[in-house]
Amino acid sequence: MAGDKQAETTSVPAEAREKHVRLAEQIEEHRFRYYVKDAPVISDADFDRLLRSLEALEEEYPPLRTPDSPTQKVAGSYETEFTAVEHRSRMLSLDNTFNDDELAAWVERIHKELGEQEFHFLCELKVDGLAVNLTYEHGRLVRAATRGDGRTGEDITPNVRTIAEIPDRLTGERVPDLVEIRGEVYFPMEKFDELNKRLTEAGDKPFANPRNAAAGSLRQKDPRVTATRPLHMVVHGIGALEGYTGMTRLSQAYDLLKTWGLPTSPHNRVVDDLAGVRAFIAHYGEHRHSVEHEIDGVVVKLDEIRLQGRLGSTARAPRWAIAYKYAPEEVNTKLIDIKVGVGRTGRVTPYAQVEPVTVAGSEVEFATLHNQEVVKAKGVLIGDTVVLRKAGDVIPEILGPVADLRDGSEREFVMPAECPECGTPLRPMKEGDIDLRCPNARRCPAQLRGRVSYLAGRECLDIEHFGDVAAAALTRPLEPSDPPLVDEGDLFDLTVEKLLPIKAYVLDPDSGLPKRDPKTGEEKIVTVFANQKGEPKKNTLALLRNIEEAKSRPLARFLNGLSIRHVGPVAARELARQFRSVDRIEQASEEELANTDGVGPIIAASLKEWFAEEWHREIVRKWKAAGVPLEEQSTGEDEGPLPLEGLTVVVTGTLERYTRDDAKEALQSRGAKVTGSVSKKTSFVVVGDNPGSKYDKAMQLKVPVLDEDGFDLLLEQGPDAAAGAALSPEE
Ligand SMILES: NC(=O)c1ccc[n+]([C@@H]2O[C@H](COP(=O)([O-])OP(=O)(O)OC[C@H]3O[C@@H](n4cnc5c(N)ncnc54)[C@H](O)[C@@H]3O)[C@@H](O)[C@H]2O)c1
Ligand SMILES: [Zn+2]
Repeated sequence: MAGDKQAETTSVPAEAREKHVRLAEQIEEHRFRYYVKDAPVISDADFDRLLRSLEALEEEYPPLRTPDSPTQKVAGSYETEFTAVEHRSRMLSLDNTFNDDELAAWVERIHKELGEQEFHFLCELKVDGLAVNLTYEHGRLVRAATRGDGRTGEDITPNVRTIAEIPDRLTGERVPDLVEIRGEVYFPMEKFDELNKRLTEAGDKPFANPRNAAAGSLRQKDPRVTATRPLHMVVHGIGALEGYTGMTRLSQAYDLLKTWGLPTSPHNRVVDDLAGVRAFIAHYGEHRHSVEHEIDGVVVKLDEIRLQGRLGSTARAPRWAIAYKYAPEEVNTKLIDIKVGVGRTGRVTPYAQVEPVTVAGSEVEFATLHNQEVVKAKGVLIGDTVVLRKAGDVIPEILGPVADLRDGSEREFVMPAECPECGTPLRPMKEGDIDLRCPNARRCPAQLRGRVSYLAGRECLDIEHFGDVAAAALTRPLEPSDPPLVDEGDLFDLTVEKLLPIKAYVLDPDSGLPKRDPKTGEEKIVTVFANQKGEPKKNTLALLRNIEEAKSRPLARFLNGLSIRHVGPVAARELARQFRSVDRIEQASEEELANTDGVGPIIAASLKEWFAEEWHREIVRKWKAAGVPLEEQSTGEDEGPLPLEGLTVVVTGTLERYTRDDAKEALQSRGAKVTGSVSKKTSFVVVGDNPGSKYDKAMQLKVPVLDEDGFDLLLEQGPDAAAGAALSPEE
């Protein structure tokens, strides 16, 4: 045998052979860290790249593709801490595709193999967790095991019994004599920080990401530890089956498993063709984060079980299924430093500066860390290699450290005692607050800069050509020494004469520090508003015109732009609608404010505090003197009540045409109240895909349920029309 192999591989250049050995060793090493230690040191994307280069090498030199190559095996091993158990039928891995062409090629192959046969695709989500095999004999859970190398796994029965979702006994009818249920155990993202916090506090190593947390939690020697971890499971396959005949479609088998009490996925969908598969992939590519677990792709399977058998499997993966992987959202990078930034409300937030990496299509250099408690909870040290996550449009965050790569040079972050921009000692606003604040609200350059850019920004006065650079230059120029904006009160008194002499550093929006010329290392300084001849730039004149024009923006936008704590766009709109002028808001009693719809006691107190400050009232005076009405402009006479006033609406599930915020906004702007839980008082429940328990509750309480079309009707024609379109509970 060994001789044969040698004879074959001698046709391969030594260089390629060595490369193969090197890559294979690296891959085995990473698999060991990933599957056995639950502590990988590289990202999945980097791992996949390694595996792909090995595959490419074997493509070029087929003799290298021996049965013991990492490309040919189901990866994973088992540790002696657990008893080894044989699976009755093998647990396979999946072949991966990373783009549409590869997917289409797979579909093409299936068509070729199956000829004229009719078939369907079952689309599932690829749950990011670890695979387990549950063996039920006569309906009783007798064993649970990890995948291991696909033939032999680790016995983790006592640990799995702690997972509430996994039934000890199957219920329902026609329970088979024996069945192996395959599924994925996962750890919910939203509980992840909490776990790392606990581990760090106990002096234990934090996990790098939720997948590792799931694997590590399940593979505990002491099942009592597993019991403290919020693990969940989703079923995604069937292994050995005895004493049951008549399963023809996998999708139907899942329906059956559900009746037996097993946690099947609500997201599965059967489609006819490649177009259907593409639509499923596109849909979840967009709604990746409205699913209850992390996903790293989609799994497409042949739904007809008989045809699955016809296509068969390789040693590593079935031919009747394929994984389509989404772009990775996690990368590993170095945490260079933790700095603090000061926001427009004075809140001081630590943020991470990392070695720049590309993730989800953009280069990331900074990640938020929220507050000093979060830094501690995540268990990250400055100098760590960390897992950085960028989920869709959400700002990047750090998940956890790769603790195995520490060399002792890492250091803990210490929250500064003073504001990095104005030197004022930091303190919590109120006793018990976690957040520290810079109390120098009026003059702290960071706060002023933040407030001014927010005020000029899209959500408030929407002044074009007034971005961060202008805000920084106007509030803290290098020259002249008196800034044109001492605070936002001066906004409408800006003139071309005041703008022309301004010179400023170009500031980094994240750190607030001056950017440096990469060549000279000098801080970059610009004349912001004048050209080389000392005349106003074109944008400067446009800016002044835009500021003038902004005076007539609706009152709500001004209220939002004042950066009053807790007064965001929604509260601002309510205040504008019900009080109609800044003066009336100032004059209202705290009680009156607190009793206003959409306002409440916290906002009321915050408003009172704000108006108590002399320089705040001065802002209002100055704006009025400059000709800003600060009153609702429309007469309000023939407005009447809003069309949805008095209604309480709950929105649940994923809508196609509205984000959650859009739906909320559309309802609130028409006067409806939007709440989070369904009760008898709820007027309507709007449901999208995967509505979950709120839908059941609505049905139970016989609250009218609207689908997306019904929702459109509600917005366009009002509650009576919508009631006619409601889905009735009997359906
Ligand atoms: N970072 C590292 O060092 C490292 C090392 C080894 C492996 N990995 C990662 O582990 C993964 C490779 O693991 P793999 O070989 O198990 O392959 P895989 O994860 O790509 O696919 C197979 C597995 O997908 C799971 N799965 C999830 N949802 C499923 C569904 N609906 N239907 C069927 N199966 C479903 C099953 O557990 C199955 O075993 C890759 O993502 C790889 O990057 C990372
Ligand atoms: Zn400050």
